[in-house]
Amino acid sequence: MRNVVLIGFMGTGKTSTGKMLAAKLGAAFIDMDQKIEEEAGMSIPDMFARKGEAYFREQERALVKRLAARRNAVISTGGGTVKNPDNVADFKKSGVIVCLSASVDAVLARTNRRGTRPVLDSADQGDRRKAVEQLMAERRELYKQADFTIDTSELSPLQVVENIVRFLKTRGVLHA
Ligand SMILES: Nc1ncnc2c1ncn2[C@@H]1O[C@H](COP(=O)(O)OP(=O)(O)O)[C@@H](O)[C@H]1O
Ligand SMILES: O=C(O)C1=C[C@@H](OP(=O)(O)O)[C@@H](O)[C@H](O)C1
Ligand SMILES: [Mg+2]
Repeated sequence: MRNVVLIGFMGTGKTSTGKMLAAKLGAAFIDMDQKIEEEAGMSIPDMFARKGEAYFREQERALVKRLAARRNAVISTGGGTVKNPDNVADFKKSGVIVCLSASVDAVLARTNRRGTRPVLDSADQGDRRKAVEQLMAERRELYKQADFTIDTSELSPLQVVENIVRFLKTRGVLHA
């Protein structure tokens, strides 16, 4: 199987849905943030605080290169992985890209725990909704590079997985 790469804004469900999808497909599951944390022995918020965002983006880039060389994996990216066009190009070559989207309200509800998403925390100058709206607008075009997009706002993670499986079958990534 070609890789199935989940992209999308923070809180759209890439990590949780990716894990369920991999289990359903019997494929390997890789969450890029978890992998970077494991390899660095440091959480993502700590990495941002101690080494800076540029350092994190370098780790992300290096990991994409390694992941694009393999197959049979469901890969959950971080919300900003698509900011580097080389990452998108590498993932396009190695698999199919599925974007998870969600409304601002859904993202706010799902990312209300401070201290876990440094990009959102630093954009948030007291108005978290505005921070989400602005970041989403900045990234909208990047997420459009996906082969398929699912609005997850009103769907359960299981329904999202079912939608992805249906799409993979129509594309011949999975046999019906
Ligand atoms: N479809 C969904 N409906 C409701 N809650 C969801 C859905 N998908 C994910 N969540 C919840 O939203 C939060 C963020 O999900 P996560 O998988 O970490 O998103 P991401 O990796 O895209 O940032 C988690 O608490 C998760 O349980
Ligand atoms: O959008 C971003 O720039 C980021 C999203 C995070 O992943 P999730 O989208 O899984 O929260 C994580 O990679 C890091 O905090 C940066
Ligand atoms: Mg995640």
